[in-house]
Amino acid sequence: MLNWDQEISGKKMVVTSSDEAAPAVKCDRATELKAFDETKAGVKGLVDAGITEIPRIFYISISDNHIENSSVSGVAQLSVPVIDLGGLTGDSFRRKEVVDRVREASEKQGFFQIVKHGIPECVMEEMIDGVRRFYEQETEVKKAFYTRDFTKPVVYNTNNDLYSSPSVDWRDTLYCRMAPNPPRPEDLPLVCRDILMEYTKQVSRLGILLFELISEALGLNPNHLYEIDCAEGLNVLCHYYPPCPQPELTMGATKHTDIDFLTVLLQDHIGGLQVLMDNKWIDVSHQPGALVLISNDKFKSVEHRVLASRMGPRVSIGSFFTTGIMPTSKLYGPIKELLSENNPPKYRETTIRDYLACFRSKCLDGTSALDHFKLPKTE
Ligand SMILES: O=C(O)CCC(=O)C(=O)O
Ligand SMILES: [Fe+2]
Repeated sequence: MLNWDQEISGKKMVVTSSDEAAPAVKCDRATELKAFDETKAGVKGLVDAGITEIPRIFYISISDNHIENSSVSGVAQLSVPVIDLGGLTGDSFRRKEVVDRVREASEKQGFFQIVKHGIPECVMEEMIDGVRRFYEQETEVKKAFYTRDFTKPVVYNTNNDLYSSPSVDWRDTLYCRMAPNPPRPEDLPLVCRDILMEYTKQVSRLGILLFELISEALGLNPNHLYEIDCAEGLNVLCHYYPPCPQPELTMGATKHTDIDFLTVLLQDHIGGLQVLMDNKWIDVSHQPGALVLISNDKFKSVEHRVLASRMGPRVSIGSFFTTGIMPTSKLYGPIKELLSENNPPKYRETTIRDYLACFRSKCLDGTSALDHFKLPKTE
């Protein structure tokens, strides 16, 4: 294995001569990526090794996220909506009020935070602590989970698109496929096993409630999205963003839209998550809850990103409701009940598998996979 300090941190370069006056210095990127992967220690391993300059594989390109930093955040009237889900049962007036707010936020921003959602504070805190415990245990123990084989129910690695994306994100992730076929408890990391199972139970219940509210907000029967199996699959992604010595050169997570039916995001207090609203990056303060939904452009799938920071580590847990790579042939597309002569379908139908395959092959630069499913406009 290569020694990281000698070979990776910017020193192992291939110098190519050129006709121009200055020789072009080209980094042997493929070698660097492989060596980084083979450490099986992720971004946290670099920080533990005490690096003060980040390797070049993490540099974002000029055309990427940071150019948009000129328009960053803080604009009061563009803050992310916060919806209180308290008092919903048995009060139809209150429920309508909440459904209206969900509709408005999903149409305008494609993103909202939720409070009084029923997941106890202590469960959320323990979940964040459990994830931190996973990353902060001995590298040798973590290595047992390190793989890029996503047929496994539990996968730990860094940057699932490491070899194909233009720049590496400053983040490591533990992926747990919790539904519909949950892993055996002994397959989950011991240090966070119990809380992962408890959090999964709670977030699944919340997901079902959110699908009900979203169905109602779309003018559908409350069980509609549940009945077409939107809540069937659940992937819990536990992210760890170590403190970064040069945060201006890289990203915690490059801008993207999520590719599932709905994401519920739990983040700690560190900050860094931003959503794109009216062409401005808006900070999402520390509160749980984030939403993405495909609905023929009625509801938005918002672009978001995470900045790298000198502070940290930052921990976040994304619960992705999706059937993912499951071999199901079920087709998803614009909801038929919402279509009419005046609202014809804008997208063609697809299986979630094909949608993901398209995303992986074409959209690693942050562009939307949805664009590849657009139907030609009919006049
Ligand atoms: O860590 C975060 O706050 C966001 C994570 C995210 O966007 C994702 O997992 O898709
Ligand atoms: Fe995301």
